[in-house]
Amino acid sequence: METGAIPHYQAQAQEVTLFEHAFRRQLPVLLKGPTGCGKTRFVEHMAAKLGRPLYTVACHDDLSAADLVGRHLIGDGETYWNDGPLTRAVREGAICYLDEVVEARKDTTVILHPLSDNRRILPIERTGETLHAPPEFMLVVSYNPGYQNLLKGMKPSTRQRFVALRFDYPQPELEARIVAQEAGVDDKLAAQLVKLANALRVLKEHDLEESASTRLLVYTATLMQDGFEPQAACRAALVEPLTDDPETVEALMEVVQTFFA
Ligand SMILES: Nc1ncnc2c1ncn2[C@@H]1O[C@H](COP(=O)(O)OP(=O)(O)OP(=O)(O)O)[C@@H](O)[C@H]1O
Repeated sequence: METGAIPHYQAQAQEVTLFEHAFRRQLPVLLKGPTGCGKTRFVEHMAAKLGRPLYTVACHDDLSAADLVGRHLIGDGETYWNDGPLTRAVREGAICYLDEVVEARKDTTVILHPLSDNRRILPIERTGETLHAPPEFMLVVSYNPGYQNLLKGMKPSTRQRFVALRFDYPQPELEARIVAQEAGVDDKLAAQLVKLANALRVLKEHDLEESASTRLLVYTATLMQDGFEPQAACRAALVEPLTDDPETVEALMEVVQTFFA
């Protein structure tokens, strides 16, 4: 759970207003977009702005309904019930953010459906309890519609329960502002890094699974701010994280050299 100051977030379009309306109207929200484009930061910003606690769950292929709802545990020779993050969020009227929801096991759908349509209920089978979500509870899920998720996808019956917002890497000017602010570098350097990222993003189709994210640009700028030579910073924070193939690394470094000689 995170509370406190409002984390910095630069809006790309109408997402802040849309999210606020969804919250007030008790509609769940789905965020789609590539890795490191600002989805998590956006949710953290919105939770703080709306004054709600935030429970974030990074979904993985072993994550089950019980991991979200809760389970009986044994302690001091007795069994006791322990709420999972989703149940806690419903009880407290918090925002629950399920990151990469398509990774989770299929049994999670059964609990997400009645919670994300107008019933807004969370049946806890193991205890026989049925929780009615208070108006302040909000379910937010995200996934990366990259090609590795095409097969897994999201069932239409799940998808059609959400207001959906599409994210992408921000427009160059905005992305430069984000990099400058997040890493504390000057505007000129930030703009040059964004140009480089966009040159690398064009190459994405070749053999890269994902392109250079805003997150990696912030990392690269941070290393430069700490005094690393531009090429060393780009290699460590922008190129090596993209691929394990040494030849591709060198090909990408050639692009880097045209921007940072
Ligand atoms: N619009 C933005 N405003 C401020 N910072 C941003 C923005 N977009 C990206 N960032 C920066 O990029 C970093 C990565 O963003 P974030 O963690 O939100 O990505 P994500 O889309 O949730 O990625 P993943 O899907 O991999 O979890 C943030 O920590 C922040 O530094």
